[in-house]
Amino acid sequence: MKRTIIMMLDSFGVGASADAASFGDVGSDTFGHIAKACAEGKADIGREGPLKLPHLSRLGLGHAAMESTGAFAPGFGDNVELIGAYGHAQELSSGKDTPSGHWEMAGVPVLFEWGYFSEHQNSFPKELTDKILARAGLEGFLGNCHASGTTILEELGEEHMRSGMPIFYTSADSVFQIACHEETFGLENLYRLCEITREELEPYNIGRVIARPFDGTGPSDFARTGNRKDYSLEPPAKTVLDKLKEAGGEVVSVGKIADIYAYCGITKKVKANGLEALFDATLAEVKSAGDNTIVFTNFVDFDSHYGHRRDVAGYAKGLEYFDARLPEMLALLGEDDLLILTADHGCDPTWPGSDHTREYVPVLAFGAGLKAGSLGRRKSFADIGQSIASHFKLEPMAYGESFL
Ligand SMILES: O=P(O)(O)O[C@H]1O[C@H](CO)[C@@H](O)[C@H]1O
Ligand SMILES: [Mn+2]
Ligand SMILES: [Mn+2]
Repeated sequence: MKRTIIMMLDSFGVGASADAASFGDVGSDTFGHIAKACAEGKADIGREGPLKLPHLSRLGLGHAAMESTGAFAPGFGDNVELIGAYGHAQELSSGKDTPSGHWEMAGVPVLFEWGYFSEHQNSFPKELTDKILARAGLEGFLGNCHASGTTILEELGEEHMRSGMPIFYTSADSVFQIACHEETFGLENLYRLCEITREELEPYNIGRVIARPFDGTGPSDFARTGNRKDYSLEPPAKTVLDKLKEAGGEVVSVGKIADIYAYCGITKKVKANGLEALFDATLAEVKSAGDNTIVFTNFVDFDSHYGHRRDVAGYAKGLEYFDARLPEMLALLGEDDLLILTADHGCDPTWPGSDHTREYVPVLAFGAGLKAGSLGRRKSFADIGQSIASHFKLEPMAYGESFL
C-alpha cells in the first residue's frame, strides 16, 4: 500500500533565501531565530529553555537548516541519529504567499506576478469598493489599509459592530481580507460579501479573498473564530493532486488545504481547528487511508497564531507540541508510505511588521525507501510535487526534480 502524507507547517522557514533582498527579508530566519530566542531564555512564556525538537531533528530539521544558513541553530547540532532525508528548497514563484507556496510544492510554481494592493493607506481603488458595496447593499466600509488582522479588530471592531460596515484590509500578500462580527454582521452575510468581492476582483489578479469572522464584545475579548474561509483562485495548471485524482487516487485535505487549491484535485475535505485537532484528524485519516492516497494537512497556527502575531514563545511551544506527537505519525507508516514535512514560506516571529518572510523551506522526507542523508538545496518547492508524482508512478510534472 502506497500513500503520501504531507505535513505542511505553515510559515516554518529555515533562513532567508538568495532572493530575500527583493522582499526586504535579508537576515530573516523563522526557525533559527526561534531557536536563538529559546536558547537565550527569551521565549519562556508557557514553555521554558532551549527549543527541544528531538523527532524533527532525527528527520533532519537541524541539518537542513544548517545547510540553508551555514550554521547549526542554537541547541541543534551534529549529535543526532538521523533517520530522514533532509533538504531545503528555494521558491521559484514570484510571491511569498500561501497559495504560491502550496501550488509550487504540488508541482505548479507561480511564474506570473500577482496583483497587490501596495499602498499602506487607502489601499483599495474606489471603483472596486464602490462596486462591492453596491452589490452587497452596504453604505460604507472600514479599514482600507495594510494591517495585522488582530490589531485591526482592536482598533475598528467596535465601530464595525455599531455601524455594520465591514472591515477591509490587506498585507504584503496578494490578498483582500474582510473582517466581520459573526453575530452582529452574520457569518453567511460575510461569506456572501466575500463571494461578491472574489468576483469583482477578477480584473485585479488577486490571489485570495479571506473571510475573517470574529466574536466577542469589545477589544479585550474580540477573537477570530475557526470559521475563516479562503477564496483562492484556481492553480494555473494541474497539480500533482489533480493528477492523482484523475488516476483514480484519493486526495484528503485536512484543514485549509482544499480552500488553497480552490478544491482542485481534492476528493475529501476534513475540517479541524487548532494544532491538536489538526494532528488528531491527520492521524485518523492516515489510519483509514487506502492505497494511492495523499493525506495533506496545513498546520495554519504556526503562521496565523504565532508567525503573524510575532509570538516567539507561542511558535516554540507549538513546534514542541507538534514534535512530541510525531512518533504517533511515524508509527502509522508502512514501508511504501512517504512522509513529507515542509513549509510554504517564512513568517519570522522576530521580524519587524507582521508579514511573511522570503525564506528557504525545509523538505524532510521519510519512508518509501529513502536513505537518511542530505538532499541538498532544491531549486524549487516543485521537487516535492515531482517526487510525489514519481512515488505514485504518475506522468512527470513539468517542473521539479524528484528526490526519490
Ligand atoms: O494579520 P492576518 O489577518 O492574520 O493576515 C495574514 O494572513 C494572511 C494569510 O496568510 C496574510 O496575507 C497576512 O496578512
Ligand atoms: Mn502560509
Ligand atoms: Mn500567513
